[in-house]
Amino acid sequence: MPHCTPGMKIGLLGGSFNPPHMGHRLVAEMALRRLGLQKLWWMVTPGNPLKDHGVLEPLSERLRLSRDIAANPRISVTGFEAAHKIRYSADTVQLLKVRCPGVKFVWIMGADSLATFHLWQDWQDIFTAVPIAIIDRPGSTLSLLSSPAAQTFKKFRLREERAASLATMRPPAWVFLHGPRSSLSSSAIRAAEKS
Ligand SMILES: Nc1ncnc2c1ncn2[C@@H]1O[C@H](COP(=O)(O)OP(=O)(O)OP(=O)(O)O)[C@@H](O)[C@H]1O
Ligand SMILES: O=C(O)c1ccc[n+]([C@@H]2O[C@H](COP(=O)([O-])O)[C@@H](O)[C@H]2O)c1
Repeated sequence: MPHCTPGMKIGLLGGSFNPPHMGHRLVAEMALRRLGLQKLWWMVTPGNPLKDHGVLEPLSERLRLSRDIAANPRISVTGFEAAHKIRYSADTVQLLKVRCPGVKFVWIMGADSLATFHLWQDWQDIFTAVPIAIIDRPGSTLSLLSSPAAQTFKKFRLREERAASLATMRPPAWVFLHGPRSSLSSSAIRAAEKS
């Protein structure tokens, strides 16, 4: 697990990164800047519980490629979930709250993840454990209005211009960030490599 000290504001960007791409870096850098974070942990998962693992490259390879793409001293690429045998993000968040007391974590994800967030294990516990920032993504902007998770926690949404205060807010609190968007996706890259 990367280093942390009480009071730090740290973003958590979990993903399969199969493979990582510049869209991930755009998301990471936008989160660092707009949320006023000191660090962002790029957490390469041993395997998304909702995805087919048949096409998943080994963790070591996804970590190596992620370090090449992230290329930013404020971004720490880590595979600690595998070392702790964690499958679910709710467990990641709980572990971090115990291991890193006083750290202000923010969960970061793309708008496509918001659309299916209500299918994640103990998803409401994630909302009540840490503030959440959602980054707009082509094709998924409407998840802001339509997703069951956004609907359930509607009254806890922060106005975008207040994003810099999200990390210090008591959860539930979430923000949807618009800005420069990337239409890159790992699945499109995999499909292009196959053809
Ligand atoms: N272009 C993008 N714009 C915004 N968010 C993105 C983008 N690409 C990935 N993300 C977000 O980054 C996180 C990790 O994404 P992931 O590793 O699954 O990549 P992906 O491109 O979505 O992969 P796939 O196409 O296989 O589903 C998720 O929260 C996802 O929503
Ligand atoms: O905890 C869950 O139930 C859960 C369900 C789907 C995805 N996740 C996590 O969400 C992050 C993004 O996954 P992915 O495959 O869309 O990049 C990654 O950290 C996954 O472990 C977690």
